[in-house]
Amino acid sequence: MKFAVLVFPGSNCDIDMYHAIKDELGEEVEYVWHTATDLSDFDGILVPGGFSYGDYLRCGAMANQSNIMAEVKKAAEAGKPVLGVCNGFQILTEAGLLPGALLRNKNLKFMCRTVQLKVENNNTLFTNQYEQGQTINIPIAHGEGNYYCDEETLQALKDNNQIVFTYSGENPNGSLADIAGIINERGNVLGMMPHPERAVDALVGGADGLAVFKSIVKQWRENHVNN
Ligand SMILES: NC(=O)CC[C@H](N)C(=O)O
Repeated sequence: MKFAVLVFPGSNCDIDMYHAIKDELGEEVEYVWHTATDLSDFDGILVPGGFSYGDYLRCGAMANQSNIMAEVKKAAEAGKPVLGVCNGFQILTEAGLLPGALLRNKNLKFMCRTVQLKVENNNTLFTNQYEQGQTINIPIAHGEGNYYCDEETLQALKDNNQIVFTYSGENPNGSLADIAGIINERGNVLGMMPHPERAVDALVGGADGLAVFKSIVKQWRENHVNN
């Protein structure tokens, strides 16, 4: 399976994402600069965290104007897996690929620590390697992680099982319904504020994030038995 890791000016989790795929899973992966205009060669798209364009205007707002985003939309429409983490999640909401928005954390502070998440839906291509209801430890590092959407959207997210991860115990940023990660209705675009790519090796504090990447590859292999 071949992954693209998008890189914007100010991305800072692209290397961790690349490491997770290349060194932990042994799959193919390439960095793709934001000016690129073709993602057709890739099977999965990873939109990493960071401070694209210095978070000016709103986190992710300017990255969404990049050339590459038209290609990300095409990939999503083609049913390819698209994962946005942290700034990547913010970019995917700006692009309209996921509903809602990420507001400033309720305490108005940048928060950087490991939190507990609950796997609310393990029946997705991003979470099939977790148990339903499993509690996992994943780092957060954000200033605008406070998920918000209108009531109608929240109801739709609940009705369609689109809430994939919630904060368990403590809600660090004020997110509506403790939401930490959501998926689109079709099930191929996931956005999450916590960083699974920073939790792929017990040597650096835990490997609970690895299953996100393993899930994507497992599902893809099942759908492409000859690859
Ligand atoms: N680690 C990140 O991706 C941070 C995202 C964004 N810059 C924020 O502070 O909310």
